[in-house]
Amino acid sequence: MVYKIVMIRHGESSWNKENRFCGWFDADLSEKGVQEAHAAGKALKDAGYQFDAAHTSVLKRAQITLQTVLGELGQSDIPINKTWRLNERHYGGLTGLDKAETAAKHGEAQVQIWRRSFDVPPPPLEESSEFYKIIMDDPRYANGPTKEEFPMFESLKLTIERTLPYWNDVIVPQIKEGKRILIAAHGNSLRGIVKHLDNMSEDAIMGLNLPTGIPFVYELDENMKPITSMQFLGDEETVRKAMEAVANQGKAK
Ligand SMILES: O=C(O)[C@@H](CO)OP(=O)(O)O
Repeated sequence: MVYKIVMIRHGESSWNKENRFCGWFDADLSEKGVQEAHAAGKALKDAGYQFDAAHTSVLKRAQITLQTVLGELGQSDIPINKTWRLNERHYGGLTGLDKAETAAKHGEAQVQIWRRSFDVPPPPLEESSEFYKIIMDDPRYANGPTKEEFPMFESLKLTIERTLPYWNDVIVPQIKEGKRILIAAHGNSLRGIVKHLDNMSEDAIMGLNLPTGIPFVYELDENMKPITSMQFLGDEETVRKAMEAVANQGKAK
């Protein structure tokens, strides 16, 4: 039995466009991001994809991407589950900062560590930050995470630790039931799932930058081991350039 699952990082957000660390801040899609989501939906439609259920984060850039894709597929009515466990990694005290300015101030190497190292977290979100209350008091978190689980920062390792239980306990059983699943989430929550599926080393995952708004497909065997990994629905050159653009966001201008 071969199972197929499709994942997509949200289209470009307004804060991707402004090159700001976003994390749990609820940025909108930019105009380009909306276009990317439509194009992703069309590409999935042209390739004949249909889904039985979808999973997304509690952040609107992922949800709007998902709704746009499903709209293109004529499948707006399928069950959608929203969970904080698929949120972007929490960028702590970096939330809201300009990535290039941060690189100019702390050095590109430090920014690369904060953005892509496996287990070095960013500094914590301080109570004095203008984003502290916006995130902490957001009613969408009333049902979770618990007070103890609520992060003040997350490394990729910590992100994986809260994303994988959802993958294992909710998504995998649905895949095994034969449901065709679409996940619309974020650069780093999806990097966590990819690292797990492909059993990537901590070094290898550092080099992976997921492009915005380009769906990718995994084919999995009955043990959830990849038969084919990360097949993008886009031409190679476009995907390569989009990945490179994400990597370059951490460079000083
Ligand atoms: O700002 C963020 O939340 C993420 C994704 O947009 O950025 P990065 O690629 O730097 O991890």
